[in-house]
Amino acid sequence: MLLNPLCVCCCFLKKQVSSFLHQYLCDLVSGLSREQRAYQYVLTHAIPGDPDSILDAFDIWCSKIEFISNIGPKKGKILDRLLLEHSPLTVLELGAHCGYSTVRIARALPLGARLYSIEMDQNNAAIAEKIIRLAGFDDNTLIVNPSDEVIPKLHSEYGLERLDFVFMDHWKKCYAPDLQMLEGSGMLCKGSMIVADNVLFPGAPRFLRHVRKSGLYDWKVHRATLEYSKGIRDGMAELVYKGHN
Ligand SMILES: C[S@@+](CC[C@H](N)C(=O)[O-])C[C@H]1O[C@@H](n2cnc3c(N)ncnc32)[C@H](O)[C@@H]1O
Ligand SMILES: [Mg+2]
Repeated sequence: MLLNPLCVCCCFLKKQVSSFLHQYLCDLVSGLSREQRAYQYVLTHAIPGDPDSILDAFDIWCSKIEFISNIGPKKGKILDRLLLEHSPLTVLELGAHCGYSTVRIARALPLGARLYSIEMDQNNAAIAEKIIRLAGFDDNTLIVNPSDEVIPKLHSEYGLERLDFVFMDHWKKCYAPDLQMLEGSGMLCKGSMIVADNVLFPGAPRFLRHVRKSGLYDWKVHRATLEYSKGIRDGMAELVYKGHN
């Protein structure tokens, strides 16, 4: 059952406070970060070279033990379907965190496709790198820098001519400026797909306003619930660029 928004926000804040306290104590006792604890679990429960078992191990840990903001299995299935339908050859991921969505994307790509993942946090990127290698996808490119520094260099430094698919799941305030930067880069082509997670919760209103007003996209929002939660409404935006490149 879906609850009223105020009630959901109060419950969420209460959970956040207790989860921060819980996390602080866990960090103190284990001497590991939340991401390192999840990695330890995945490393000891998943089969190396088997992306499905790596995603399953993450999902068990994050739903039963400790929350991590992976896209999760439900919205992940929508992402899988869009990737399979679209068969992109060049993919950009903004926000890799522990590498869960990176593995999910890499698993769905056709032979010869290239995935560029951007993650600005060095500690998260170190975990993501190990997870990507564990899954056997170490030929993909993980770039450790903020998106607004990397996007302008994708062509000059990484030789990217066009982007068939972009997955946005970094800080929500970066969605609108980064999308506009991608539009200006000339790398989006007619038919390029952009999928943006969490556009309803925590929400990306500036991004949605730009998408709606620019007229550059055919778009819709896939209704869902927040990853690893039951009652919090969320949504993932699917955009198809209508430009003329
Ligand atoms: C919600 S997590 C990503 C979850 C991941 N996509 C998944 O589903 O497994 C957001 C990540 O984006 C990173 N991030 C936030 N803003 C960024 C930016 N401007 N450039 C690069 N990384 C960013 C954060 O450090 C964090 O690791
Ligand atoms: Mg997300």
